[in-house]
Amino acid sequence: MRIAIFGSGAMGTVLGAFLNKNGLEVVLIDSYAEHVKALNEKGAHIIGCVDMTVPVKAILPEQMEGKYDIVFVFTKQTSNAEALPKLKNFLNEDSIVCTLQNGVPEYSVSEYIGGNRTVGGTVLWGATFISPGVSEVTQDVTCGDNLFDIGEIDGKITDRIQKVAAVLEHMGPVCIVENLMGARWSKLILNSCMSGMSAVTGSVFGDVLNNLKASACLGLIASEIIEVCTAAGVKFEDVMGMDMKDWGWTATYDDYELSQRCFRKFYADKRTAKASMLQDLEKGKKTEVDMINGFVVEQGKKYGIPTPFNDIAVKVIKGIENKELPLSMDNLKFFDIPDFKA
Ligand SMILES: NC(=O)C1=CN([C@@H]2O[C@H](COP(=O)(O)OP(=O)(O)OC[C@H]3O[C@@H](n4cnc5c(N)ncnc54)[C@H](OP(=O)(O)O)[C@@H]3O)[C@@H](O)[C@H]2O)C=CC1
Ligand SMILES: CC(C)(CO)C(=O)C(=O)O
Repeated sequence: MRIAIFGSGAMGTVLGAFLNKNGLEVVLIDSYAEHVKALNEKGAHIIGCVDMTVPVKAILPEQMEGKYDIVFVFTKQTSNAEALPKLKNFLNEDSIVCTLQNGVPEYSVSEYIGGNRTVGGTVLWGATFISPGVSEVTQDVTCGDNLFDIGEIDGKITDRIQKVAAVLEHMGPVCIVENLMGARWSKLILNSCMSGMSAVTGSVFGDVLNNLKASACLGLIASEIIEVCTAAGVKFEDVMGMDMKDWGWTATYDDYELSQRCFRKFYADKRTAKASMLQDLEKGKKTEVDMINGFVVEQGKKYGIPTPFNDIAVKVIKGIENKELPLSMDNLKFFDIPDFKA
C-alpha cells in the first residue's frame, strides 16, 4: 500500500514522523524545498510533548510518481485550487484521499479529486512549524486522548474508512464518526472562536482566555455558529463530553459563565498553543479565514442569519494580512460586545 501525506508542514511533519516511527512507510510531500531537504538529510525532528528524530522520505510535488493508495491532505485549504488538480494525476479510481484540513473542506476537495475518493476528518491536536525539518506538537498526543475523528461524507462505516483509521492508529486513538459534518461544525466552533481570536489579537490561547473582552468574544462567535449550524440541519458532535450548544453566549450572565467554562475546560492544556492562522500571519502569509469564520458568514447569508462577530473577525484578520492593521490586542476595539456583568 502506498501512503502519502500531501502537505507536510507543521501538522504533516508530525503525522509523518509518528506513522514512520511506528512501522509504516509513508512519504511526506511538500513544496517547501529547504524543508524537504532537511527532512531527508536529518529526519523529522519533533519537539513538544516528545523529542524524537525519525528518518523519513520526503519529496517535492514535482517528484511524485506512480499512484498513491491513501493520501492525507495537510496543505492549507488556501492551496486547494492550485495543489489538488496536480494530486489527481497520482490517484487510481479507488485511491482514498482523506482531508484533515480545518474548516469544512470535503466539498472543495471532492470537486478537485472526485467525491468517490474523498473522506475526511477533524484533528484534535495542534502543531507549530519551527524551522526546516522541525515541528513542535503543541499538546500531549501521547496521553491516550482521541486524536482524529474521521468519517465518510454520508456517514457510512465502510471498509475504506476502517482502512484509513488503521493507518492513523499508528499515531494514536482514532474515532470513526457517523456524523462527519457534525464533527466538522464542532471543530469549526473551536477554530472560528479560539483560532479566530488568537489571530485577531496576535496571542496564544492562554492570553485570549486571560483577556476579559477577547474571552467574551469567544462565546459570541460560537453562538452565531450554533444558529447557522442548526439552520443547516447539522447536529453537533460533543467535544470532550460537552454539548457544543453550551459554548455560545448571547444574553444572560448564566449563559456567559457556562460558555466560559466550556472554553476554559477545553483549552486548559492548550494555553501555550498558537492558531495556525496566527502562524500564517506571523509569516506574512494569507490565512484560511475565508474557510473558517468566512465559511460561517457565507452559510449565515445562505440561511438568513446575521453573523456580525464572525464578520468582524474576517475583516480584522484580512486587515492584518494586508498590513492595514497590527497584530495586537488593540484589534479588540472593533468588537462591540454587550454588557455582561452579573
Ligand atoms: N497547525 C495546527 O495546529 C493545526 C492545523 N490544522 C489544519 O491542518 C492543515 C495544515 O496546517 P499546518 O500544518 O499548520 O500548515 P503549514 O502551512 O505548516 O503546512 C502546509 C504545508 O503545505 C505545503 N504546500 C503548499 N502548497 C503545496 C502543494 N501544492 N503541494 C505540496 N505541499 C504544499 C506548504 O509549503 P509552503 O510553506 O511552501 O507553502 C506547507 O509546508 C490546515 O488546513 C490547518 O487548518 C488542523 C489542526 C491543527
Ligand atoms: C490548534 C488547533 C487545534 C486549535 O483549536 C487548530 O486547529 C488550529 O489552530 O488550526
